[in-house]
Amino acid sequence: MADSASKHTPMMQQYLAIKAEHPDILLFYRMGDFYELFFADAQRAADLLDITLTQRGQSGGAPIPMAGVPYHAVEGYLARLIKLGESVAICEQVGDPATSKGPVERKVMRIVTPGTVSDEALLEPYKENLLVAISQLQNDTWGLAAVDITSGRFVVSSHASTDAVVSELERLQPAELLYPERLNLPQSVKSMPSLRRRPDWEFAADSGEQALLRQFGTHDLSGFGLDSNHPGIGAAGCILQYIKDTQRSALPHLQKIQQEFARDAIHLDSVTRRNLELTKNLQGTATHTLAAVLDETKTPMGSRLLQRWLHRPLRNIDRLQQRLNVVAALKECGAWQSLQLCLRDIGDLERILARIALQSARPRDLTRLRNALAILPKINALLGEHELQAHYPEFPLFADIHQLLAQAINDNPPVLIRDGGVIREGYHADLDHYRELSAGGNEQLEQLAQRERERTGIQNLKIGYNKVHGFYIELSRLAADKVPAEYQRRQTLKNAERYIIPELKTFEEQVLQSQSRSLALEKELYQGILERLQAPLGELQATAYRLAELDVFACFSERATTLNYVQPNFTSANELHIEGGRHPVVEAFSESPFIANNVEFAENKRLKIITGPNMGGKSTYMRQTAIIALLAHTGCFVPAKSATLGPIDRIFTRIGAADELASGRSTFMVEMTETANILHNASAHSLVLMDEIGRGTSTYDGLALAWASAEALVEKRAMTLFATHYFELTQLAELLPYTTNVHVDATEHGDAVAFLYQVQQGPASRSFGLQVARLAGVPEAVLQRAKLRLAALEQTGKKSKKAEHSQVELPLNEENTLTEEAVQLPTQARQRLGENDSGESFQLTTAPDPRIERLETCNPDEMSPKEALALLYELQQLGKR
Ligand SMILES: Nc1ncnc2c1ncn2[C@@H]1O[C@H](COP(=O)(O)OP(=O)(O)OP(=O)(O)O)[C@@H](O)[C@H]1O
Repeated sequence: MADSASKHTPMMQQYLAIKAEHPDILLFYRMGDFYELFFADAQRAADLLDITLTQRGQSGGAPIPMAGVPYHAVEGYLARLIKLGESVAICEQVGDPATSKGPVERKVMRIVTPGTVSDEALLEPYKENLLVAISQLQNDTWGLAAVDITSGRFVVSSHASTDAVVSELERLQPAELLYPERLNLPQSVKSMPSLRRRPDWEFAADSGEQALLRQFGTHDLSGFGLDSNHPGIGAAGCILQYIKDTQRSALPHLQKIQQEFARDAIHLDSVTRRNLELTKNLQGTATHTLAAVLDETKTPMGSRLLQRWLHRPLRNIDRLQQRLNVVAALKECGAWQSLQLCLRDIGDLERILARIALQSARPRDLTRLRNALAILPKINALLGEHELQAHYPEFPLFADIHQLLAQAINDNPPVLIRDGGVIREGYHADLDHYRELSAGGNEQLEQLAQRERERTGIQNLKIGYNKVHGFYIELSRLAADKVPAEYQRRQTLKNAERYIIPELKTFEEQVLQSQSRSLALEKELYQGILERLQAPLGELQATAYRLAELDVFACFSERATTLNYVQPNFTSANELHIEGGRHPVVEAFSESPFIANNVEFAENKRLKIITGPNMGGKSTYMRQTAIIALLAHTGCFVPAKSATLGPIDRIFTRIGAADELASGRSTFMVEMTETANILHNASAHSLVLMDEIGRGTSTYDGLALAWASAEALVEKRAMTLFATHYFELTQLAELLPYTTNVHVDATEHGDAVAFLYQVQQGPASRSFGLQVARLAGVPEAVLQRAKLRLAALEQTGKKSKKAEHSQVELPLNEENTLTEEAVQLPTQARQRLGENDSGESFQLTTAPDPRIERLETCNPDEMSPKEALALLYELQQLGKR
C-alpha cells in the first residue's frame, strides 16, 4: 500500500498505523468536518458511493488517492455501504487540537458491519439482521450459531451434512457470515454477501464455551439445554468474539442461547422456499408473495416474526394448536380490531431495547418505550374484557419504569442528547438550577443592554454573541463619539464596532458555565436512566417478544375474518384433506373469482397425476396445496372450506426451472438435481409437488424419467401431485397402486379456449395447446400451419392407440406393487409401439421424430457450411437416442 511509514507526514503515519489494525475493512478517518479515506479504501469508496476521488500529498513519489464524506451526512453513506455488504471502522479525533503536538490523537470508536449494526438509520425495519457463524467438525457435522443483535435472539444448531447447513443458511439469509479461514466454503455459500474469514482458533469449542459462560454469567450451559459438546458452541464463541471486537461495548441483551432442531420444523429446501414465493417472488421482490397477502401486522417486530414463522413451519401440533386457539379466540370475539389499534402505537420495541442494552438508544427511543409501556394496561384490559387471559396471559406493566420515563424525559425531545432539552423540568434540582441560570441570563442581558443604552444615550446599542469573541456590545460607527472610555474594542466591522466590558465578561463565564454544566448533567442523567433500564431488560425483551406474537395472532385473526379462512385440523393419520382450497396470492391479486378445489390424500391415495391445458391452473392447484399445509403449520387459518392434515415432515417442489447460468447448470441439470434431491429424501410424510419434470430433455428421455420418478414416489408413499403434459403418464393410474388421475378442465368456443379451473377426476381429454398459443399472440399463419400438423400427428396417434391398448397389462406382483419389469416399461412400451401398423418407428401419440422436427425448424439458405455440418452431427446424435 505505501512506502515505509517514515517517508510520510506525521498525520499519514498515524493513519497508516490505525489502518494496519483494520486491513480488510474501510477506514473512515476523521479530519475536521470530513471522514477521509486513503489509498485503496479511497478508490473503493469512490466506486461504491460515487464520490469524487482526489489526492493528498505523496507516497513513494506518487500522489495518495483520497475520498471523503462530510461528517454530518455519514449515516447515509454508512447505510449504503452496509447494504453493499461492506464494513467500516470509524476513527474519531479524541485529543484536543488546541493542546496537541503533531496530529491530534485519533481512535477507532466503532466498527459498523452488516451483521452487527443496531442504529435505526442503518437497518431495514421489516427484515431480520442476522450475524451467523458456521464451522465444520471432523465428522462432517456442521455447527451453526446465529445472533440478531437488534433483538438479542441467539441460537445454535447442528447439521448433519453440507446440504443441510446450506439449506439452513438459505433460510436464515445472514447479513454477515463468519467462517474459519481454513474452511473450504460450499460453492453456493460463496456467493452470499458479507463473508468474513476469521482465524480458526476463534471457533475452538472450549474457548467458545468459556465465552458463553462469561456472557451469561452461568457455571454451565445445561440451563439452556445445551451440552458442552454441541457442535455449534465454537461458532457461538466466534460470534461473541466478533461482536466484542466490533461493538466495543457490553451486550447485556444477549441473555440466553436457544437450541434449534431441524426435526422441529417442516423442512423446506431453498428451491421450495423460492417456488412457494413466501417472502420474495421469483423475481426477487416482495410483491405478490404470501407475506404480502398475509402481513397485516402493526409493528415491524410482528412483521419480522411472521416472516420467520413462514420460513419455519412447526411440526409440534400442541404448539400449533395453542397458536390456533389464540387466533380463533381473537377472531370469535372480534378483539383483534381494538388490539390492532393498540399495537399500532407499540412500535419496534424489540430494537429499541437492543439499543438501550448497547447504550446507544436515542432520546426518542425512550419516549417510544414510554408510549409502548403506556399501552400495556389497555391491552390487558382488552384481554380481560374478552376473557382471553386463558389463551394469552396478561402483560407485566413495568409501572416504575414507565413512571421514571414519564418524569425524566420531555414529550418531544431532540434527536440527540448532546443538543440538550431531553430531561424534563423537575426531574433534577441541579439541572433546573443551571437551566435557570442560563435562561435567566437572557433576561439579565437585556437589563444590562437597557442600562447601557440609558447610560450612553445610544439607542441602537445591542448585545450579541459569537464563538470567537463571546458576548459583545455592538455600536454603529455613527455613535463612535459617544463610546465610554471603559469600552474595549474587540472587532471592527464595516458599519459597526464591537466592544466588551468587564461585567459582560463575568456574565459570559456564568452563562457558558451553566449551559455546559446543564448539558453535561443532562448527559449524565440520561446515562443513569439507561443504566436503570438494564435490570428489567430481560423481562422487557420477553414482553416485546410476546407483543410481536400477539401482533401476528391479531393479524391472523384479521386475515381469517377478512379473507374467509378457516381453522385447520390436525390428525395423526397419514392423510391430507382440503375441501374448497384456494391459492391465497392468486385469489388476492386476481380480478376474476377464484375457483376452489379439493385435494385428498389418504393411506391408499398417494399420487395424483394432473393433466390439463397450459394455463389451466395445474401449478396453482399444486402450490395452493403446499401453501395451505404450510400456513396450517405456522398457526394460521387457511384459505379453504375445511382442512385436515396429518403429519408432514418436508415439502418438496419441483416447479419450472430456469438455467442457473451463474452456477453453470443448464435447465435440465437443475431439474434433475432437484428431482434427485426429492427422490433421495421424500418419505411417506412428505408433500411433493412435481411440475412437468422431464421437459428439459428429449421427449423420450423426459417421459421415461418422469415415469420412473412417479413410480419411485409411489414406492415411498409420498403425497405427490404430479402435473404433466406427457399424456402417457395417465396410464399410471391403472398400473400403479395408490395412483389416480385428475385434470383441470377447459372448454372451447370456436377457436378460443375458456379455462374452468375446476379439478376433476380422470385424465384430461385434450390439451388446447394451439388455443393457448393464440391467447399468447402467436401469428395466425403459424397457428394454421400448426393445426395442419396437429391433424397429421393425431392421425398417426389414433393408429398408435391400438398398439397402446395391447400392452396395458403390467407386471405387478401380489401386493400390487411394481416388479422390476415394470420399471422398464417406457422402453418396452416404446418398442411395442415401434412395431405398430403405421410403419413409423417410435411414434408415440404426441411425439414426432425429433430429427424431422429439427429439420423443419432450420433454414438451409441461411446456414453456413459449418452450421450445416454441426446440424448433421446433431441429427446423428438425435437418431441415437
Ligand atoms: N382455481 C383458479 N381459479 C381462478 N383462476 C385460476 C385458478 N387457477 C389458475 N388460475 C389462473 O390461471 C393462471 C394459470 O394457472 P397455472 O399457472 O396454474 O396454469 P398451469 O396449468 O400450471 O399452466 P402451464 O401448464 O402452462 O404451466 C393463473 O395465473 C391464474 O391467474
